[in-house]
Amino acid sequence: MANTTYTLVLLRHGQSEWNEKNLFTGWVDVPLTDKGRAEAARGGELLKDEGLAPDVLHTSLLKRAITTANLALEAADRQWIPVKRSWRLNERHYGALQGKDKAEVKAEFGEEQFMVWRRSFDTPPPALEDSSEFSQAGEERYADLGEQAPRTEALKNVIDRLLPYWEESIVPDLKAGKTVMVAAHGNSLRALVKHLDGISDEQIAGLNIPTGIPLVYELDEDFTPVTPGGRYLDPEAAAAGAAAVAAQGNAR
Ligand SMILES: O=C(O)[C@@H](CO)OP(=O)(O)O
Repeated sequence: MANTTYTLVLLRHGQSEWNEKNLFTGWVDVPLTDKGRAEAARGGELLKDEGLAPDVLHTSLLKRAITTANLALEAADRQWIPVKRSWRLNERHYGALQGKDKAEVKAEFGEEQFMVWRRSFDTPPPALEDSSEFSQAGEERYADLGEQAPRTEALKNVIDRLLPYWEESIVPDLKAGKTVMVAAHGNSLRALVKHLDGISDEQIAGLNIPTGIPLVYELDEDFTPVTPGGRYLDPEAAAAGAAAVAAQGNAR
């Protein structure tokens, strides 16, 4: 593409055990299902078929993103590339909703409150108690964060903690001419896409990211997407996957 200066590949992890069970997950470190592992490998095949070879990988600290990246890079024969990991790419901390069934929360609190908690820009769910079995407070991997570690987040908070990492770690790799792969999560990638595409606080509510399908952004020298919204390597599967995410919480 004529104006392309930088190439960025975004990959949401494949289906996790709690995606399958329809539970709010956030910072709980759940593994992939077999389906999720297959999605991840296929994501790598799609990259390979497209001739896209990541030079550097950025992931969250959560195993569903880490494993997805490993499987995708294995399929793309790029396992050797350097890796950087940061809590700033973690999923949104889902507060007191972590571990709860989405359909049950919707039934108990109603559709409107459910959607505010899931997709409003700046209203977080209630904070998660440190004593909860689903709390990450005190975990070794977040030791550097100390008391700054979140107990709940809205999308706005995710953007605030993600953008410094984007500017300080990812942008320099892009400027160095590297094809950058970011393996992360539904809401941390929504935060990044909102920033890249300049999506409004209202419009972002309707945007969902499917599991396991590479989303490629060609960016110009100002980091503006050459194609707004980027390009999924399997657009049909991506549309179906995004619709399935939007429908989570509906009776099955
Ligand atoms: O539970 C979560 O952590 C996220 C992603 O799976 O869910 P949602 O799409 O409802 O924000």
